[in-house]
Amino acid sequence: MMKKAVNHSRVQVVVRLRPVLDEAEIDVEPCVRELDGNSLEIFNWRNNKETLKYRFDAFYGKSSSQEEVFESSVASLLVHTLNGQNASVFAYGATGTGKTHTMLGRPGDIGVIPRSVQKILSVAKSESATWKYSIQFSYLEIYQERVYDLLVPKNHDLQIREDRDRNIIIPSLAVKEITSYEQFQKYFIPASHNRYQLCISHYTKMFTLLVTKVQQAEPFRKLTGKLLLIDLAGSEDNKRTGNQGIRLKESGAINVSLFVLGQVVDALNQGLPRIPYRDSKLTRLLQDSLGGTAHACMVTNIAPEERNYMDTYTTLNFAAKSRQIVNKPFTRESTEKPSRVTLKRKASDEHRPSAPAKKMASQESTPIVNARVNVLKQQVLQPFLSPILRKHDHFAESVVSRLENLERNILNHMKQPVQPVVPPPPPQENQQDILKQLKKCREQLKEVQQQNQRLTKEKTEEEVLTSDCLFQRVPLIKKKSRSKLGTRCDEPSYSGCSQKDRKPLSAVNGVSTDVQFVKIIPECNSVSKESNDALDVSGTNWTVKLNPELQEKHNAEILNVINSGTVKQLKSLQSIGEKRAKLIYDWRQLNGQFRSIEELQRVNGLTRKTVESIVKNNLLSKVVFQ
Ligand SMILES: Nc1ncnc2c1ncn2[C@@H]1O[C@H](COP(=O)(O)OP(=O)(O)OP(=O)(O)O)[C@@H](O)[C@H]1O
Repeated sequence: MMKKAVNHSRVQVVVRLRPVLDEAEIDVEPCVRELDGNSLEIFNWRNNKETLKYRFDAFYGKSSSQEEVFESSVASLLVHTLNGQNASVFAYGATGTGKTHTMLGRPGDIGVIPRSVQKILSVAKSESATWKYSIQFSYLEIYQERVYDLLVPKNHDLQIREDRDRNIIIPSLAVKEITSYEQFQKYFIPASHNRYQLCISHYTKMFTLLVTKVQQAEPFRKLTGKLLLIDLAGSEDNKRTGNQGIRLKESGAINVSLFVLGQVVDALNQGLPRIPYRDSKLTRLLQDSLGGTAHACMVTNIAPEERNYMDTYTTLNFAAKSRQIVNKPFTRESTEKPSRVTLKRKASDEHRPSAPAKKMASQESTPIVNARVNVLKQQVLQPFLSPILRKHDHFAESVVSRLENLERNILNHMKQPVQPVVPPPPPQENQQDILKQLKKCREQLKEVQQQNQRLTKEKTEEEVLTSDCLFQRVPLIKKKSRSKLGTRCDEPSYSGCSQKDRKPLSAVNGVSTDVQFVKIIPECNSVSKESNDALDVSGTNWTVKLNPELQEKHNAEILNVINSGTVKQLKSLQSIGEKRAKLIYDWRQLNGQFRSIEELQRVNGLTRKTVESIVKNNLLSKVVFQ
């Protein structure tokens, strides 16, 4: 999908004055006076000798017709929708000022919504030779910050989302495809009567028309435009109307969304970085229309009666500031070559037999065989992806070509002669020898394992296990790992001693003089007294001891790292993290070298316990050999 930016477009604001409805009031002077086709004035409530003048993109007086409003202010927006851009018209105003009349109208005097549908359907019809149209609509209501589907009343509280292209969408909203005005009426009229609110004036209704058109010849342009037609809920002055209970709650919710709408308009006018679209469902849905990607027109409805003066005054002020909003529309355009799919389908319908099918037909000629050949022809030659393509006429071009390639490859593959399945050759003599040897080896291994098990049983509590590789190279390099229980533990690994060099403990038979794992005997046993200084390998009852010479060498190397290592090198020691490494490094800079490991306690921030754990975890214990 290609997006072509078009010129910035300011929100058009027009005002429509409702006629006086009550005959008794006809002779009473209205609070609004028409000046010309764009301007009006109301008296100034602060000073009744003055008037307040307003100028808009158009002003429709009390005798203006539905047709006039539509043709002068809405029809031009439909052109954008037909050209792959978004457009929106929304009616704003206090309760009873004529918003629904403007948007919906009444039989014989239809409003913006039915007129727009009529217009788009008639353009689609007149262009049908060159463009293939798809026209769909959805219809929803926002009541008390919930979105209801008017086409499928059981769809309650729908979620609003934003797609990859930052379009505001409602994924589960029902959509109806229409090809005629009669069809539109069939769905739309009952939907207009679906209401969720107690008071009919306290809801916002949004009608969306999605127009997709695909050119029927080169370059097969595809344009997708959207038209939003919105009848906003009316604002009410609760003090004036004396609303209570649920009515008060309803009008409160309406006022919240209208209040946020005001904030959105203010934020846009001030060029603020954050526009509070998300603060209400209404502003979220209007995001396209205000400061977004749509050409927009706001029809501001006002009433002439003096008792409506305050509403008229606030509505006109809101309308005046909305005029400053600028949108950035763009054209949604791609290319779709429906003829490629159609041509493909036509070609496939010819069912030309393939070479294998022809061969089969020539070799076998009975009626049964002929029938089989026909089935094969259909199975092999008919592009089996076509039904999918048939279902989705609006695939993007790239998807179509990828599917076609895939289809071609599969067909080629199917046309290749089938290779006979060759059974594996019987095992050769030398292979049988190898199998015998393998069996023998397994038996030997089993014997060794059994012997080991017996030995393990016989060993006393001071059983000795050795490794000829472990701990031969120092210093230790830390390696973080996770224990089975999910807690993090530090596991020593050894530089230069690769995993393959190390042997599993169970496989070790010889006894090393360098290191021993010693099982700890509780309390009275002398080994257990030393346990604090040794590494508890299993975490339960095994500990490790090094030979004194190696231990001394190891201690010296660790002390060397502590005295001359960088912060990074210090961090490579067990139990020394970034913070401790820096503490040690800084202390060394001030006080010189450590004479012994124990001197680490002098570092501010390293407690005796910490130093003990450093000593223990870096195998810095004095070794007591048995
Ligand atoms: N321009 C007009 N010409 C003739 N009648 C009108 C006009 N505008 C509004 N009316 C009539 O005024 C009455 C109130 O209008 P409407 O219901 O459209 O107001 P509204 O702003 O939608 O109110 P609410 O917010 O309560 O839904 C209706 O009876 C409608 O037919």
